[in-house]
Amino acid sequence: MSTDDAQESVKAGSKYPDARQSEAQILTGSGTDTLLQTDALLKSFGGFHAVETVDFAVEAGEMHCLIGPNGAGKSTLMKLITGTHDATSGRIFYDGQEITDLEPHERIRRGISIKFQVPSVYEELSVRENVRLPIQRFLSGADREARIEETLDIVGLADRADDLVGDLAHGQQQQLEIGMAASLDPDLLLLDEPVAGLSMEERDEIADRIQTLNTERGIAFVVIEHDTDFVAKIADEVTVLHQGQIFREGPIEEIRDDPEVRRIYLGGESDA
Ligand SMILES: Nc1ncnc2c1ncn2[C@@H]1O[C@H](COP(=O)(O)OP(=O)(O)OP(=O)(O)O)[C@@H](O)[C@H]1O
Repeated sequence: MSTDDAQESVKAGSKYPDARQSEAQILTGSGTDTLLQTDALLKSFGGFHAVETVDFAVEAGEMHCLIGPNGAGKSTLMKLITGTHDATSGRIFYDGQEITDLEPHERIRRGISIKFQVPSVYEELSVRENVRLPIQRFLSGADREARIEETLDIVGLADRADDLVGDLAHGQQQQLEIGMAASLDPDLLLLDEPVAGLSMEERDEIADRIQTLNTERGIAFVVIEHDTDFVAKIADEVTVLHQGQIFREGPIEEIRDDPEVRRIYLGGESDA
């Protein structure tokens, strides 16, 4: 977007800040607590709108869950936020700056981290070697080795550091991936179905891990999840996507009892 376009959008009364306003807010400390904001975000594949004019906001330190039926556009929205997908149109603001055109690695350096649904660890490498990879790539400074050991502690895998990742249980692998994403010191961590295929006990452990990272480090989370019990455990705020658009937003207690949500998301009869 050109400076002229940005000025036009401010003149037109856009509710989202342009980069200069937000920078001023940051410098004076008078900004809002909005960490992430998308403005009319749209992603088309061919003529099909997977994400359509979505205004999605996450506050600093918030635990935000993204739910919706299969194909609702949840993963696509996440990939737009991380820069894995380019937006067809619309804008994305993060920490007061527009990031719509930034490359994924630049967004990571700004503080956006992700754990994808598909495993992104190397099974033939050790736990410690896996932890080292993102830290070496994205962090500089003498404390990198200390950060590796700290991450191993955080994920409760210090005693398995030299074991191959392929020998870990599925739940431990998920913990490891969350820890690796958190090791980059993000302000926002995106998790795509972190408890899929896990036992109840493993789900509880992941919920505890996420909550600890949230309360002790102030990391905001956006978590895609189908299990509404898990969502109820961790979420401050829930957004329901349906056919690429925001269908409902609110606390899980309201969302869960909403008959329209049950109809589209749960097939009408399911016991949420
Ligand atoms: N690269 C792509 N090319 C074409 N269509 C795509 C692509 N990625 C996603 N889609 C389509 O966009 C829609 C949204 O997909 P997306 O994966 O974002 O949904 P989702 O809500 O994450 O679903 P699920 O819960 O099943 O993972 C789907 O209809 C999907 O087929």
